[in-house]
Amino acid sequence: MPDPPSAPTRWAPTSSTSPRASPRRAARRPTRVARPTSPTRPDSREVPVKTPSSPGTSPSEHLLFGGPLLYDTGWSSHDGAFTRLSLWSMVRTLPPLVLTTVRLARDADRAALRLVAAAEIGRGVVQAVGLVAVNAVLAAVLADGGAADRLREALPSLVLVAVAAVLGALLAAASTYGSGRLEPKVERVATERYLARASRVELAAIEDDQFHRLLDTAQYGATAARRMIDYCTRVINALLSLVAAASVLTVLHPVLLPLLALMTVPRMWGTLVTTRRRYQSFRTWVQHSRAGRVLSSELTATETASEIRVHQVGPFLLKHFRNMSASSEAEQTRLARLDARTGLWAAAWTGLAGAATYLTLGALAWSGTMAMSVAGTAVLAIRTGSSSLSGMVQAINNLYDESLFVGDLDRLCVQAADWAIPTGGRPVPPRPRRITFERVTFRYPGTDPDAPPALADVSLTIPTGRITALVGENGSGKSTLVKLLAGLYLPEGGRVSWDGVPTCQADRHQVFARIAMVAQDFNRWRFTARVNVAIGDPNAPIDDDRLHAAAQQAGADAVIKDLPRGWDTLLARGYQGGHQLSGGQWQRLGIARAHYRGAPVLIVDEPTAALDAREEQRVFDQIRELAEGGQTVILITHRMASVRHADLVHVLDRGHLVESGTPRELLELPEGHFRELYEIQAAQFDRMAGR
Ligand SMILES: Nc1ncnc2c1ncn2[C@@H]1O[C@H](COP(=O)(O)OP(=O)(O)OP(=O)(O)O)[C@@H](O)[C@H]1O
Repeated sequence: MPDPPSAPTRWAPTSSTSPRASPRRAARRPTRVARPTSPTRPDSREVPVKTPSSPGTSPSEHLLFGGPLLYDTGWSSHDGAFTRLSLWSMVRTLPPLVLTTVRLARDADRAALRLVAAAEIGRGVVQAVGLVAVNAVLAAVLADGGAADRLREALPSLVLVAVAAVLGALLAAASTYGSGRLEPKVERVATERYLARASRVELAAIEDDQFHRLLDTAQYGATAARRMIDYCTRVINALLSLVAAASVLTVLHPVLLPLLALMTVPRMWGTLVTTRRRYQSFRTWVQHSRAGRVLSSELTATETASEIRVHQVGPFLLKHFRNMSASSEAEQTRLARLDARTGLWAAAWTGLAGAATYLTLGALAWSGTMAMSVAGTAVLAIRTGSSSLSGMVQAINNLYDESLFVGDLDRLCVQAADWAIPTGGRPVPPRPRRITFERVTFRYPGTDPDAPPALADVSLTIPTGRITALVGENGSGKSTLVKLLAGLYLPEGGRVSWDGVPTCQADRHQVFARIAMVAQDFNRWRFTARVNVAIGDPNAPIDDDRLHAAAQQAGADAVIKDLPRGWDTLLARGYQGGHQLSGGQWQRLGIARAHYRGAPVLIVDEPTAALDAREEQRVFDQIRELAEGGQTVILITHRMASVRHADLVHVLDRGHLVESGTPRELLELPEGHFRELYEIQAAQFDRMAGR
């Protein structure tokens, strides 16, 4: 199996909060509750250390990666499955594998499937007929009598051999055409199944480690399905060819079938052992080459370029690259030696079996027990049969390997249906008047049930037509609150309601439709500028007037004007005509996307983090205008200066709502959390100004 592209690595969050004093809920505005105790940090000694385990892992790999560089992804769970496949399990797994492939092919293109099946069956029959005809030709040629008579006798069979050869070639061409037509369709059908299911599941499913691993491995299911068609065709072809050879041999002489087995079994064993060894060699080698690739990509990446030069990291990494290559080369040499030895053994066994077979055939022909023509045909049939069997062993191995990924795709489809965001539910008003949180508690799926929740007993209201700011230190729960508000998660306790409709009962697709989001890490689509903005409302036809208005509102019109192809500029590096925007320019485009969506609730997470001071002021003026026009704005920010634009501020601390009020009210709270955060930032400005 080829080394799949590296899947995104997942970060496993560690819980770091300590049990806190029991919180008081915000009852009146402005309110404040006791400050929680400071969180504890995980002890660095708790970090698991990888121990050296893999043969050939160089000291450089131990130093740089803490051991062999093994993937920790869903698909890597199939590593080595191939090596566990015995001869018997191979026979047992064949029928279900063929059935799975046929099912995939039937869903994609029934006509092409019928064509391939008919062509392959036809090839088997033609092969059997060909062998019988060859036997008849040999019998006629080796019979007593004059040369002209024997040739005349052999002529009809010769014609039959020629017709069988032509028919065989035509059928092979038909099968190639059919499977060539089938393969891309199977891949497309499987990819669509994967993408459609994956994009409809709850966010909680994406966060679920088990499901995420399945999602990760099932992505290879589509290409595996495509390859299964090819391998399955090869298996069926080899099987039919073997059946044809075996049937003809049985009819010719009863002793020929055991001879076929004698000749083919060592060869089959040899193929299995050598293929397995090659596969294991690949697996051993791949981690070294992977480690080498990581080093070379680090050395040439744009992000690392400055540090590599200034800190002179190049020679350090190159030295380790050389060390790693040396250990990899030594490993390759060792495997090559083993491969050669196994190959020799396999060839010796096959040779011995072949010699025994041909000696037996010769003895039978010599003693007159078997006609010379039958012996000649048997040689031909045995050669065809044994080479078919070798090909079949390899194809079954590959088929089995691919089927594991197709199996994952099937499992994903079943599990994705369970995790799918339900359709239907109570309608949500097109322009909701208020969103309320009533004693909402939420813990991320898969987190320790004894750890403090991400949100604990939070009650608050977000009024429409106002700017509501969410403030708090890192990890205090601001983003979590917004995800619950948006219906991306459902609360564990309490309820989140849109005009009295709880999100757990609401038609959540309607909730999504009411929201436009400019997240801090909003997606930078590798598409044109036009699509990057219009994707805010992906199901409506792209409207240029709307685009221009959205760009103008977000201050993105100047960005678009400066692009080499305007709206049609591709915003992706590394492609012809592709253009790279700065962080601030992207942010304007992100804001334009949210404007284009035109939803009544706008959620903005640090909307001005990458903007210059002038642009920041402009964006806040815009946001104010939007709120005055009736739009609800929810603002997440760490910049206390930005909070002054808000009508209402909710302050979170380690999942608890600790203060609520207008910015002015909160600043007046002595020893308030908000006031403390504000004063820390104000002091920095004072120091800068020398006050
Ligand atoms: N997907 C997740 N799975 C598990 N825990 C999470 C997840 N996302 C956040 N958390 C945890 O939930 C808590 C609240 O995180 P959240 O992202 O809501 O904080 P925040 O206030 O938005 O932080 P920041 O200011 O850094 O963006 C944190 O303890 C965080 O570690």
